[in-house]
Amino acid sequence: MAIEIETVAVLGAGSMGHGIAEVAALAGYDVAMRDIEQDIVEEGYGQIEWSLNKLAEKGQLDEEADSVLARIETTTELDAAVEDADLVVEAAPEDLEIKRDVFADVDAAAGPETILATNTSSLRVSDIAMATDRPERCCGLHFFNPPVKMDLVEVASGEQTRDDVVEAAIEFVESLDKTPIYVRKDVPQFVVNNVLTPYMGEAAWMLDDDASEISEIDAAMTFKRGYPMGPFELNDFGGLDIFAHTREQWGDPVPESVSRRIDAGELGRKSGQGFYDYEAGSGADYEPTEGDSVDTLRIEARMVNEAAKLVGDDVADPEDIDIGMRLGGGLPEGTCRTGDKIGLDIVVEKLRELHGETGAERYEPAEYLVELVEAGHTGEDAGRGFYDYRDGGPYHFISHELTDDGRLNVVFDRKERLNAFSEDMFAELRRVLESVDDEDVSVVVFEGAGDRAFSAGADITGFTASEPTELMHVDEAIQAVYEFPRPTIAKIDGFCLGAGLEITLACDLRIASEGSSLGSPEIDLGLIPGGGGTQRLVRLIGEPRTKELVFTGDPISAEKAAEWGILNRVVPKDDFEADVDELATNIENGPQTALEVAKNVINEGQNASLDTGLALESQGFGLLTTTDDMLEGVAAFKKDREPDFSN
Ligand SMILES: C/C=C/C(=O)SCCNC(=O)CCNC(=O)[C@H](O)C(C)(C)COP(=O)(O)OP(=O)(O)OC[C@H]1O[C@@H](n2cnc3c(N)ncnc32)[C@H](O)[C@@H]1OP(=O)(O)O
Repeated sequence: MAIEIETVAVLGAGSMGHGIAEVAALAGYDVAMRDIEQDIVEEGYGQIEWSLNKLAEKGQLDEEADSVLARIETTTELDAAVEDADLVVEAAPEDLEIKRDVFADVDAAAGPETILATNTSSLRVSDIAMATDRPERCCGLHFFNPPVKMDLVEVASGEQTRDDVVEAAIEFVESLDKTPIYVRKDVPQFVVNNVLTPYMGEAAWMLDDDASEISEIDAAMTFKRGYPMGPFELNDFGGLDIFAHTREQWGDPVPESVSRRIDAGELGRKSGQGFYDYEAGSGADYEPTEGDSVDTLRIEARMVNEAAKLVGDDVADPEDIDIGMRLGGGLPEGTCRTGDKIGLDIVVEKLRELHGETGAERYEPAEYLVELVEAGHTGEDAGRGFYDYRDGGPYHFISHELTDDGRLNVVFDRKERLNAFSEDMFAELRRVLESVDDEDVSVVVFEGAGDRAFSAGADITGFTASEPTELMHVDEAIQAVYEFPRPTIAKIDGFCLGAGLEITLACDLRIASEGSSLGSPEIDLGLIPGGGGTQRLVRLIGEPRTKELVFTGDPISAEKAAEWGILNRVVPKDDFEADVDELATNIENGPQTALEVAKNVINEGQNASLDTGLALESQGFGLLTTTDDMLEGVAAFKKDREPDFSN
């Protein structure tokens, strides 16, 4: 029988502990939050209250903040916290002895069925679980900071963790509306931190070697390679002492550029000085052009190597690693995918070159990486790498499903960036539309994952890293939407901006939920719409309104967009799903040939003179009078029944 989790205890009311308690209470669990001192507990509870009020202000709470708070009980008594808990999540300080003590105490106080999870980010689950008599009921549940905002949780098995415990932990994470990735084997630092450590580490080794300057490396990694923060900026953010402590704990050398700063008390942001000066100086400050001469491959080769070790050692799948790096590390794409794009042969060559020069263990290519290269699986260009591209490759950012009724549901799923479109995502959109047999499709519904955005546009962080010609491909994907022969519906819930708006303009019908906003903010980036926005808007709503939207970049409410004629209608949130479903069902049940001809004649006619448009229409009309659908429509009319166009 599956393990049921209904009550949760969180041990620790610090930033991770109170955050985990908050997300569990938000998901409806009764939560006991415990810390050793009353004032720490109160401070944590106050933080939860503050955070819930913020969520309420932004309209992101489905209930009153007070009802969520009412599900959280606070205590300093361990026994009281855990005695009725189905799951205990330990969020004590990152110290093996402390965590082992906590686990031993919980083991004695909790019921025999209770699952014990550790929120460690750098220790082995088994080393903590061994302090209990129930290592098979212990696992890792690694939330990211802050839990209320970060979507990822790493679910990690210890050496003895039972499968049903892992399943229950994964289900629990999903019930929090978070994304779990499964770390099958008990490795310190799990997936994300393992792959992210060389990002900061290798940058520091480069500094030690005088290969490049701090700001040059940070500029290259952010502006050329699209990472959200430069490696030194990130190290300053997390704390140099934390970075060094984790490395020393596992016997890994610490770059001199890091240890020297720690010795001088320069620990990063928290001490006011790290790689950058946050007190007298302006903090992490670098310009796009600074990074032109940096060897970014050196850093990425090491990250890809770490990812390959995890895959080769069967710790995690490339898919899970890539989801982890996106959601937990904030990377624009997963590291396995990056490796496949760079070319794994190039990665191995780089690692061998560095290993030859330094003899350092960290550059030894992972066995799995060498095996892939020797098998000729060198990445996307070769058709296989971490992923198999022979049938087009996996979808990372777009999911799609074709129902038996012929409804193609296409979901833009990059919630961590409000479904903003990267180059890969545009390519996936095109691939979905080109790969389905349009004969099997009656209607397409496009929507964004989550309830915050249809799409916030093209991924701005990719702009400085892309060639102008690559950015021009945006239009090809949007044109594929426009040219898809079957009726298309844009289901807009939340932000619909830039390329997001342009995709909807390429659709036939647009329905938005109340509270959604639409706009073309490109002008604020020194750009203009590049996916048909100016041209489709001007044809749809005329010159003055188009110019207002494009010149100001200011978004407009869904209500105003409907009034201006951009939307078919705006629907209250509660009726939104049903309304779109009704429209899609109506089209699904319609005469497919007539719908196709209607779409074609309307679209083509708009770009032609009235005479040509009328000719197109009359040709279409004539053609349709020969179809079975017309016979069925007329027969149904005569018999006063609903037509059935399903044959
Ligand atoms: C040819 C086509 C060209 C284009 O489409 S150009 C792009 C046009 N679009 C825009 O300019 C919109 C940019 N986004 C925004 O202005 C804001 O977002 C919003 C007003 C939509 C929402 O603001 P808030 O509610 O405060 O959310 P948040 O923290 O800004 O966004 C959540 C995460 O999503 C990332 N993100 C949002 N839009 C984009 C984007 N277009 N490109 C890349 N990332 C984006 C953010 O950075 C952040 O990420 P983190 O949590 O890591 O800080």
